Amino acid sequence: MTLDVIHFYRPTDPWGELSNFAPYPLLIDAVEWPTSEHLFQASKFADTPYAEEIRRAPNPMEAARLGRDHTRGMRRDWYGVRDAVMKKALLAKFTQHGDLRALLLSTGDALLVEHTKNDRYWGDGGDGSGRNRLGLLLMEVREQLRVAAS
Ligand SMILES: Nc1nc(O)c(N)c(N[C@@H]2O[C@H](COP(=O)(O)O)[C@@H](O)[C@H]2O)n1
Repeated sequence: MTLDVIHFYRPTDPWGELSNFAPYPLLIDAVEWPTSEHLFQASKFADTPYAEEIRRAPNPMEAARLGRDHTRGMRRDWYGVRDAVMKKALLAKFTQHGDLRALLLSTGDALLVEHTKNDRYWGDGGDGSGRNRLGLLLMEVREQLRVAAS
């Protein structure tokens, strides 16, 4: 038996909807976030004016640039909570958009991989040596959606 593998990275490429940079807004506690990337990056600076600045960033790339400025007083427990924050953002994204939920479920049991040499934690590092945490969390969300639909 072969395992299907789905690579994704750029929002405009096939399966790009799986990227946090894909343009799907989220509503959290009556506040709108333009993309899951905006929400994820702002969560590093939760409840600060800088988080709001990130929420208002004109695009996800700019949100990521702002969020990666570690001179801005990122929350101290960030590396302990970032996976949980990412999972929450993904759950919001894939439950608030029915078309995305269907897309994720349509991947079946395929291995989902954020394929990029730019990221060895969330992605596969380009050569499979990365941890692919984003792909693994997407598969967890897929399983939760599957159970909820059954
Ligand atoms: N488009 C893009 N460019 C990069 O350089 C990246 N590392 C990623 N990966 C995404 O970046 C987010 C996490 O960023 P942090 O490095 O933790 O601030 C996350 O959405 C990854 O999927 N994407």
